[in-house]
Amino acid sequence: MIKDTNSIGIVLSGGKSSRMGTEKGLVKWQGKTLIEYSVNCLNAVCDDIVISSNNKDYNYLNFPVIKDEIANCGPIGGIYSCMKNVIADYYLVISCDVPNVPTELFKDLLKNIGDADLIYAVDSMGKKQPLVAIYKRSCFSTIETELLNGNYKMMKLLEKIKHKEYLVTRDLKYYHDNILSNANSPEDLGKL
Ligand SMILES: Nc1nc2c(ncn2[C@@H]2O[C@H](COP(=O)(O)OP(=O)(O)OP(=O)(O)O)[C@@H](O)[C@H]2O)c(=O)[nH]1
Repeated sequence: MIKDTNSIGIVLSGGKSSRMGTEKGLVKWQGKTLIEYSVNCLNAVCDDIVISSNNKDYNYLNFPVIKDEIANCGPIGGIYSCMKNVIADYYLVISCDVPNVPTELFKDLLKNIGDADLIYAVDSMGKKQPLVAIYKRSCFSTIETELLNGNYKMMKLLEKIKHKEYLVTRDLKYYHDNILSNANSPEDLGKL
């Protein structure tokens, strides 16, 4: 168990990177590894950061690397394992492949979460982005129950949590066409 904090950043990097063909978070883009953009995005808005991964190569970042406690259940398994190992009120979650997400977006998520247990970004096409999101401690037991029952589908799980959506529109002063775009493959990197 890591020390108690009010807010913890979870940088998800425990996927298979099959489309990228090499460990996605460690791919260089514009001078930095992809995961460094995600770490930098959260660093200014949370008390501490953990990396959710089974890969020791992330130790170079000097943040705790937390392994998945239940294998093969996707990003929600990573979120669960970090919530289990670190007690905090707020968990700011970002995947390792969205280098254009600005810190301001997380500030807005924090401002808008209110009495919901979860707030996540929704892109201008209406696509839900539960990996650019804030989860409160209060949804841990729901996540745990669902995972222990073998329900790993992120979108289904969202329905069970009292949530809010935050629409990322052109009106936001920090808007960028690729603000929420993720890089799954080498081709995607060229489009960011
Ligand atoms: N901790 C953890 N993170 C995961 C897991 N699966 C995916 N992620 C992370 O969740 C985010 C979105 O996942 P995907 O885009 O599907 O990444 P991926 O599984 O590595 O990629 P593909 O193998 O190409 O599907 C990325 O930051 C992944 O590293 C998992 O099982 N555990």
